Parts: sequence; structure tokens; C-alpha cells
Amino acid sequence: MRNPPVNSLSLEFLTELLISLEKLENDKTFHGIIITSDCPGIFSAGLDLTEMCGRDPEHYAEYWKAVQEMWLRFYLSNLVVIAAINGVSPAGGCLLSLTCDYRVLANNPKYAIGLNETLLGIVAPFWFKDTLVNTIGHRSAERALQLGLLFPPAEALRVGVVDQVVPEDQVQSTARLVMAQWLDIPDHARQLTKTLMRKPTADRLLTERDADIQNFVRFICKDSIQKSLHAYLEKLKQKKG
Ligand SMILES: CCCC/C=C\CC(=O)SCCNC(=O)CCNC(=O)[C@H](O)C(C)(C)COP(=O)(O)OP(=O)(O)OC[C@H]1O[C@@H](n2cnc3c(N)ncnc32)[C@H](O)[C@@H]1OP(=O)(O)O
Repeated sequence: MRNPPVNSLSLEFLTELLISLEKLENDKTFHGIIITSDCPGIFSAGLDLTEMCGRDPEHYAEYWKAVQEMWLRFYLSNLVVIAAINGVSPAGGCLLSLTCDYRVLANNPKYAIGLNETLLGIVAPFWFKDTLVNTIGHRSAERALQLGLLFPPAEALRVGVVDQVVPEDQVQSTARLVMAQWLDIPDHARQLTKTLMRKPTADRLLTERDADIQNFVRFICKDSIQKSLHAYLEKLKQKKG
């Protein structure tokens, strides 16, 4: 991913990601992809806050549809998808990595990962929650979501948000090694098993997709939510001094 400075998931970047995924899926010589970041120290800062602030309801609806599409397409991809997480990965960045089949995280205490939406005064939708529950179990997800926990590497491994923590200079080579193991499995059997495990979760969003968009637009348009998102963005900008 190369969307400097922080790989935020803007509408344009989400569209690029989806087009890239589609191209790779349509090319039958590809069987797997590794998602990693070109922004030093940052895997992805998550959803682009500027897409959710000070825009009109039509824009929010279009943006949310693209976020849903990213989740659905990566979560259900027939390819083996591995995240080589080489930086901090809050909220939407964590969600993207949770759509993958396997997560390798660099062992750097700054590289926290988690769904921290409550810290921004917003609520992770049911499909963010479902993805986390499917990964770390109900009790750990309940605690992580309510507290907006961002896990440093050792904690992330202990709770199961990531599958492996390795020295920073071994993230890419480990991801390639893991990819080779996954590609050794007969592809047809692996793909059907992935679908079996994930389709019920995806179906839930597919049947409630429009309602989920409407909920998002209603929620994000609230004055109180706009105020807290503006304040959060301002805090990020002022951090530089
Ligand atoms: C109902 C809704 C449900 C779902 C909703 C939301 C899910 C989400 O994903 S919300 C986004 C959550 N993300 C975060 O909380 C991360 C915020 N960013 C950071 O903590 C830091 O920027 C980060 C640790 C990633 C990187 O730190 P630095 O290297 O120190 O960079 P800066 O903080 O100086 O940021 C540079 C530049 O980028 C802008 N920025 C950062 N994050 C975002 C973002 N998510 N969206 C848009 N823009 C972002 C930041 O404001 C700076 O901008 P400038 O000052 O204009 O350079």
C-alpha cells in the first residue's frame, strides 16, 4: 500500500485497492497476495477521517459502500491473503488485516493494532465486530471493542489478533514463507473451506447492506459525532506543534 503519509483508506485509495485485487484475482497465474505498507512505521491509519467529516450524506453513503466492498471482497477472496504488518494499524487498518488469512506483525512496541473506534467516540459496526469475534473470540472481542484497545505486538499475539510476531527485518520473508505453506494446500479444497468458514459472516452484511449504509449516514451526520471527529482530526494536526 502506498498512500502517503499514513495509508488512510480514502475513497480513491479503496477504489485502487479493489481494482488491484480484481486484476490479481482475474489473472489465473496468481494464487496469493501479501498486503504490506510502503509508509515507514505505518501499516494503515484506517478509514480516512476526512471522508467522514464535513461532507454531504451522499458522499458518506458512497464512501461507506466502498468500505463495505473492500471488506467483502478481501474477506471472501479466493486468493490466499497474508498481511505483513510493518507499522501501526488502528481501526480500519486493523479491519483490513483481519480480512486476511494470516497476519505477521513486526516486533516493534510502536506498532499497535486494534479496533479503537470507541476512543474516537464512534461505534464499530456489526461486521467489524463479527470479524474480530471470529478472530479472537467473543470475550476478548467484547473487552477489546469496548475499551478501544490497541494491542502492542506481544499482547496482539497473546490475544490472537495476529498469528505471528517476528523481528522487523523478517516480516516480508516470514510472510513469503507462510504463503508457500498455504499454497502447498490443494487450492480447491482450501478455497471451499475458506468460503465455508466466512460466508455466513459475509452474508449477514450482504442481506443488511443498504440498512447498514443508512445507519452509517444517520450516525455520521449527527452533530455530536461530527464534532468529535473534527476535534480528533484537529488534535492529530496540532500534534506536530
Ligand atoms: C460508524 C463508523 C465506524 C467506523 C469508523 C472508523 C474506523 C476508522 O478507521 S477511523 C480512523 C481511525 N484511525 C486512527 O485513529 C489513527 C489516526 N492517526 C494516527 O494515530 C497517526 O496519524 C498515526 C499513528 C497513524 C501516524 O502518526 P504520525 O506518523 O505522527 O503522522 P501524523 O499523525 O502527523 O499524520 C500525518 C497526517 O495524516 C493525517 N491523518 C492521520 N490519520 C488519518 C486518518 N485516519 N484519516 C485522515 N487523515 C489522517 C494527519 O491528520 C496528518 O495530516 P496533516 O497534519 O494534514 O499532515
